[in-house]
Order: sequence, then structure tokens, then C-alpha cells
Amino acid sequence: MAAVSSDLASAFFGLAMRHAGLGRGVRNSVLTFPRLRASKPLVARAFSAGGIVNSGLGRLSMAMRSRCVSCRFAASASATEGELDVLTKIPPDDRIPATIITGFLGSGKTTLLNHILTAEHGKRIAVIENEYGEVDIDGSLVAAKAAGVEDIIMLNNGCLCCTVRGDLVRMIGELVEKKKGKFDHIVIETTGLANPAPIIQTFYAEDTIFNDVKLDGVVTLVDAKHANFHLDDKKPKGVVNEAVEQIAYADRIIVNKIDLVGESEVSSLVQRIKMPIDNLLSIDNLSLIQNINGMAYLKRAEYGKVDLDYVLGVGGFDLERIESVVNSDGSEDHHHAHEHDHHHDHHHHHHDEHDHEHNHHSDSHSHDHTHDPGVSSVSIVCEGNLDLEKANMWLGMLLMDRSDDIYRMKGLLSVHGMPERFVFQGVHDIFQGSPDRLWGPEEPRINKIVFIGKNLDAKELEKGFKACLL
Ligand SMILES: Nc1nc2c(ncn2[C@@H]2O[C@H](COP(=O)(O)OP(=O)(O)OP(=O)(O)O)[C@@H](O)[C@H]2O)c(=O)[nH]1
Repeated sequence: MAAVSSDLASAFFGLAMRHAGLGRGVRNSVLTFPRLRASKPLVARAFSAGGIVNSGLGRLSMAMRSRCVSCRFAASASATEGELDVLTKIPPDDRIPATIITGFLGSGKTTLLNHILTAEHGKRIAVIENEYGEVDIDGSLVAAKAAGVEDIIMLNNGCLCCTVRGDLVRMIGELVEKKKGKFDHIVIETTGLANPAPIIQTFYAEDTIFNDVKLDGVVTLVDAKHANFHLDDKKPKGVVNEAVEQIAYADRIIVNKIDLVGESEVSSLVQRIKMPIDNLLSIDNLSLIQNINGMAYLKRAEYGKVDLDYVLGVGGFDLERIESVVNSDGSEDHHHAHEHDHHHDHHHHHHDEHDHEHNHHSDSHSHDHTHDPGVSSVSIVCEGNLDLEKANMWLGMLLMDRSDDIYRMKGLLSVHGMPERFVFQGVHDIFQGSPDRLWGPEEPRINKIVFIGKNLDAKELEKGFKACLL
């Protein structure tokens, strides 16, 4: 890994900053890091509405365009003057939003879908339903169709994340081609055994989708009664536990079927999914407890009944809205205030915005999962300015090395010399970043970054990140 050239480094943020919106309405850059060995030529693929751009890293000549009219990128040391086409205003992103509904078998996906389809929201929704091995459309879906769903497409000759991924691309392509303007949102229900990662990646890796459709969010249903059983399921080496993965990739979690269990059972499940491990140190059986996703918002529900703005238009993959995630722990369940307790617990290390006003030291939280192959989340919060070159190198190397294990990343960074906040997110080796609004004159320049993945070593991540600070 030591042989990785600094070209890789300049690509990570450099490309992200310089390549944006080459085509209609696409504001952000998207990078994928192919699984390369350091000795091979390093190539990044930038997907844009204009097609795939293959570029030798660090030798990019794409014009940088920013959403923000007055952006300057003094920090982008490697950008040549001719590239700084920063005054171009990018048109609004008018791609059709798509929501993935996932969750283990029987967790209530179709029930939620019906709730969405029959509720008053004024949206015209096209549905892609993936029922593994089933032929007939679910009876309740037919009812929903009568209620005015724009289109229901069945994908039932395999699982969306495996065999029918090509079908998904084709179907979305056809939907857009034939029915564009007739629907406002696409909802995709996966099978209960789907791993969301390949489905998410399809939205970035396939130009035919990326040009017209943007991923809005991943909503995961969790069966309050049976989830622990599936989460505990020890899989053979190399086999993923779908129940864990589905939660790990979520932007919105719905702990459903709470009518079937008692309050304490729900609370311990919520803890297992969300609560910072530091709070659980007093609990005896610590090894059984993991903080699977500290980033997603979580709500409890019966029969999937949640407000629709909780599941549609969430902007989970929208750089403009990453802030709300990295600034909070995702607990949004106002009826269960105790889920916020860790905000006020002096033993934990995850601070909210208010804390930082008074306490500007760096910190992170996560249980040390070095010896635990479980999925966990790590948050790093740290005031200071990042050295762009170092940050490029660190994140580039991290993804080269660990992109299989890093499921999701979201962050808000303070880059030295850059007057705007830099917002980014990633799914494995796909990375997307762009400048956000200007830092306020009195605003502390605090970096916030969240990782969700397997075998994450919080200390190592924090050390690597802090080494990038000036
Ligand atoms: N008691 C109870 N039952 C529920 C709740 N939500 C859904 N169900 C029932 O649970 C069963 C499974 O719900 P579905 O919505 O079909 O679950 P699914 O995730 O789509 O199932 P698969 O497609 O098989 O993975 C149905 O009989 C639902 O009526 C709930 O909150 N409480």
C-alpha cells in the first residue's frame, strides 16, 4: 500500500471537487475505486450524465462546477486555473427520486408499501416489486393499484441483488423512457433476503439509471419480534448476514410490529441497532451487543405506519442533506425520549452540535470491534482544518484497502483554504463529494465523519483522520 502514488490522493477530493455536473442536473461527482493493487495503474471512473469518464487520477482536466455561484477553491492545489469554471450555476437536480424498501422476510415491507401507496401525499409512484420466486402480484398491492399507483412492475425470477439486477436496470430504463413525467417517485421493494449494497451501487454504476434517477434513501423494516433471532444468526465465513446488512445500509429504520412485543424488548432492540456502545459497558454480555447503524434515523411502528416524509424525500444520498445525519445520532423517535439519553450521558463520546460549541476536542465512539467481525458504526468529530493532500491520501488508501468492509460513509469536512464546507458520502468504493454552503464567520470548523462497516477499528480511523489535520 505504501507504493500508492499521490495521484490517487489528488483524485479523491480533487476529482470530487473538479468534476461535477457535466451533464444536465447532476451536481455531484461520483467516484468508484476499482479494487486495484497499488502496482497497477490507478484509474478512477467518474460517472456523469455525460457518460463515463475514465481518467488517470491526478491528470484530470474536467471543469469544476459548483452549485454555489461564488465558490473558490484555493485549497485545490492541483487544479489548474483553466479548470476553475466555478461561476457556472448548475441547474437543479431534476432526476426522479427512488426509494429502496428493504428488511428481512416478513418484516413488513409490503405493509409499508401499501401504507405509502394508499396515503395522501400527492405523489405519483411507480413501484418495482421483487418477490423471489413468486408469480402473482400480492393481493394487497392490487388494491393499492386501484388506488392510483402509476405502475407496478414485478421482478420475480430471482433476487434483485443477484440475478435480476440487469432486469432492474432495464426496467427503470423502460419506465423512464415510456412514462417520464407520469410519475414522481420510484419505490423498489426488495426481497427479504436481499443485500442492499449491489442495488445501491446499481444507481451509480449504470449510466442509464444515474442520468435520470437518483437514489433518495434506503428504508429498512425491522421485525421487533424476530429481528434478534436473525441478527444473532452466525453465518459461515464469507456469507453475509442479510438482516445485519439491511440495517447497516439504512437511511431510515422502522422497528415494526411493536404490538407483538413488550416495551423492554423493543428498547433492547433499538439499543442494539443504535445505541453507542460506550453506554453499554456496564452490561454484562457486551459481546452480543453491537451498534449496527448509528447514522440512520429510527422510528418504531405498527403496520409500517410512519409519516410519509420519514420515508420519501429523505435525501439520504443527497449531499445537501448529509448534514442532518452527521449532526445527529439519527434518533428521531420523539415518543421514546430515552433513546436520546446518550446525548446527555457524560460517559459517551458522541456529541451533538451544542456540545461542540463548548468542547472542541476530537473524539470518536465505537466499541472496539477489531476482533469482532460484526458491523458497527464509528463517528469522528474533530475541530480543525484538513490538509487536502493528506486527506486525499488517507481516504484513498483506506478505500483501496477496506472498501469491501466500509459499507457507508458520510461526512462534513473543513478543508484548509476552502471557504465552504465539504460534504461527502460513499458506499463501498463509490464516493461522492462536493462543496456545500460557506462556513459562518463565527462557526467552529468542525469535521464530522461517520463510517458504517465491518471490522471497523475506531482508534485506527480516528488516528488516520487526525493525522490529516493541519
Ligand atoms: N402484528 C403485526 N403484524 C404485522 C405488522 N406489520 C406487518 N404485519 C403482518 O406481517 C406479515 C408480513 O408482512 P409483509 O408486509 O408481507 O412483510 P414483508 O416484509 O413484505 O414480507 P416478505 O415479502 O415475505 O419478506 C403480514 O401478515 C402483515 O399483515 C405489525 O406491525 N404488527
